Amino acid sequence: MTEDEILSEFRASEALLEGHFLLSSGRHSGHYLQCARVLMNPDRAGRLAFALAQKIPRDIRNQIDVVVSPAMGGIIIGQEMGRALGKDAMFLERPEGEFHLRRGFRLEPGAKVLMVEDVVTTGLSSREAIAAVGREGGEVIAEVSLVDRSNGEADLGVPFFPLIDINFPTYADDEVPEDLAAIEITKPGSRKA
Ligand SMILES: O=P(O)(O)OC[C@H]1O[C@H](OP(=O)(O)OP(=O)(O)O)[C@H](O)[C@@H]1O
Ligand SMILES: O=C(O)c1cc(=O)[nH]c(=O)[nH]1
Ligand SMILES: [Mg+2]
Repeated sequence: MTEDEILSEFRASEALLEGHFLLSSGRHSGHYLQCARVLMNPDRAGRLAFALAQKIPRDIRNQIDVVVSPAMGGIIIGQEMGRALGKDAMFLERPEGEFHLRRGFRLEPGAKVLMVEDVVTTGLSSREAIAAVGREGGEVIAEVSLVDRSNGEADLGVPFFPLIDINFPTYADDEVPEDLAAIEITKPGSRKA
């Protein structure tokens, strides 16, 4: 898939939102990529996952035992990546604040894990999810995401292969421009404040 084809999937699904958003990291942005809208169409989700699987170098792809993704945003694309790679997919949750496996999901000791996210902004959620896999006995050997909006700056500590880079500015609390501050704030994600 070309970059234009990927972007047109985002536009067609009305996933590129404008407003004033409080991101998972606590930073503010005038733009939000609502990947749930991209993934609500199963054919589109499958196409994007197949394209994302092609981004992983073959030597890494061949080592993957299982796919793990952080809820909520990672669940659907994680499941589709499992299908594209012919591997099981499970997800991490954080109802008490720290990611862990629930629902009877467990990793074989030393299992080689592909971490799958929808969006990487600062990389904080990814690093937390990667640490959680270590506590669960697995080893994350690479991460993929639909979107990297970190300007290529997120350091996840493992090789990272995003499907597309879409960079929008983000601001700390004390940096928010006046015109953005004037817009009512919404927090689309599920991380607890
Ligand atoms: O790279 P970061 O700065 O951590 O931001 C990206 C994270 O933020 C979103 O999740 P969020 O915590 O909003 O919850 P959600 O997955 O339930 O939407 C997104 O799904 C990523 O997990
Ligand atoms: O950083 C985030 O929380 C974030 C940004 C974005 O564009 N989309 C998303 O789902 N989360
Ligand atoms: Mg998330």
